[in-house]
Amino acid sequence: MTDLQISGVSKAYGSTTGAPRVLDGLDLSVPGGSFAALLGPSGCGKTTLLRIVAGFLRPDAGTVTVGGHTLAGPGTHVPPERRRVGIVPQEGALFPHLSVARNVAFGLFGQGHGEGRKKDRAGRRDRTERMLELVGLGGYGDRMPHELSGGQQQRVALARALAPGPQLVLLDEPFNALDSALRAGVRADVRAALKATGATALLVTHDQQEALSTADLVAVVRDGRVAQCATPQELYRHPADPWVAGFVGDAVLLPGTVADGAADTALGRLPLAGEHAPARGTVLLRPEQLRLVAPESAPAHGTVTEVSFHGHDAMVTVAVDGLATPVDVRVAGTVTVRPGDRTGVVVTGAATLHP
Ligand SMILES: Nc1ncnc2c1ncn2[C@@H]1O[C@H](COP(=O)(O)OP(=O)(O)OP(=O)(O)O)[C@@H](O)[C@H]1O
Repeated sequence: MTDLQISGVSKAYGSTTGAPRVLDGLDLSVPGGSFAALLGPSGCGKTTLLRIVAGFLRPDAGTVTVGGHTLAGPGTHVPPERRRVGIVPQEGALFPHLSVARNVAFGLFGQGHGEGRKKDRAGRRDRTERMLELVGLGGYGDRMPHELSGGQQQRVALARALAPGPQLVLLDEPFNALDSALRAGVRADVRAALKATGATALLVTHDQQEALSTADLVAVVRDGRVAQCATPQELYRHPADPWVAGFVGDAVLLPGTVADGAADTALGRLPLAGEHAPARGTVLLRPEQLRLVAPESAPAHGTVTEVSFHGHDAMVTVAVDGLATPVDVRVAGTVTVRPGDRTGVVVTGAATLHP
């Protein structure tokens, strides 16, 4: 298992001094065999970092090491073809004039120097078929790419990236072109295939649901640095700051005053995760921590201003008495309240406090 270490990586495009830094001393550590996601808004530098790790770009400063070997750093630049890094690009990555099997075998040409040509060919055929089976496409080798669905094409692209046995696989928004019904299934297949090989993986995405549901570790990138790197659960429950909280999910933010390990807020006195000295701060809750109850049985009351129905659940916006900003409450899809209704609001679980 091969870990990936990125330390102090900076990059500015253009030769003029003072060009803005797209990456600004970025650090990231991905343990061997784990699946990490780089999550951030458009233009925050995710693809730039991926291209530096792949070797297509040189960083201005910092180092990239894989399995303890420096691939990029002061005076060192291992060329892309010698990095043992597989790449799964965005849609349209397959050679349209080659069969599925020849697409997958493409990465294997030039391997196995010194062996007989026939043995090479047999070995390549076996390896290609094994990779296609791994991604659930055994027997599809003779098809042409245009005879496959979008999801199948992306799985072939993964098989091609995995065929040479890379130590690290980089996935650049590989699910973008797939419709949402197909995405979840393809994501799960790709994750399972990667786990079966033991390769370390780094996925670039701007889709928070994709990152949270697919990765073991999510690194949120902001202004050229990692704002927080944590497991999906830790990131969602204990975001480092309100920006990260809002980027990885819906957030309810309220002013609060801390005393004796709890915060006094317009929604009542709320227990806090972690220890906090007396202070004023911003209290964070997730909409599913709020519940609508009969007004007489709640510490906080308000008026429903909006109901937005999503099928499996619904989001109810409530203007709470004494609170300047309305709060969102996630309820079951069988929602019965309507705009204008008076309601009580209660909170379950602990809140997170930000200074
Ligand atoms: N070759 C280039 N020359 C100059 N500027 C570039 C170049 N490539 C990217 N940039 C700029 O660098 C910044 C980061 O781009 P990058 O593609 O790394 O972001 P990203 O996070 O991957 O965005 P997206 O999610 O939209 O793909 C952007 O402001 C972009 O305009």
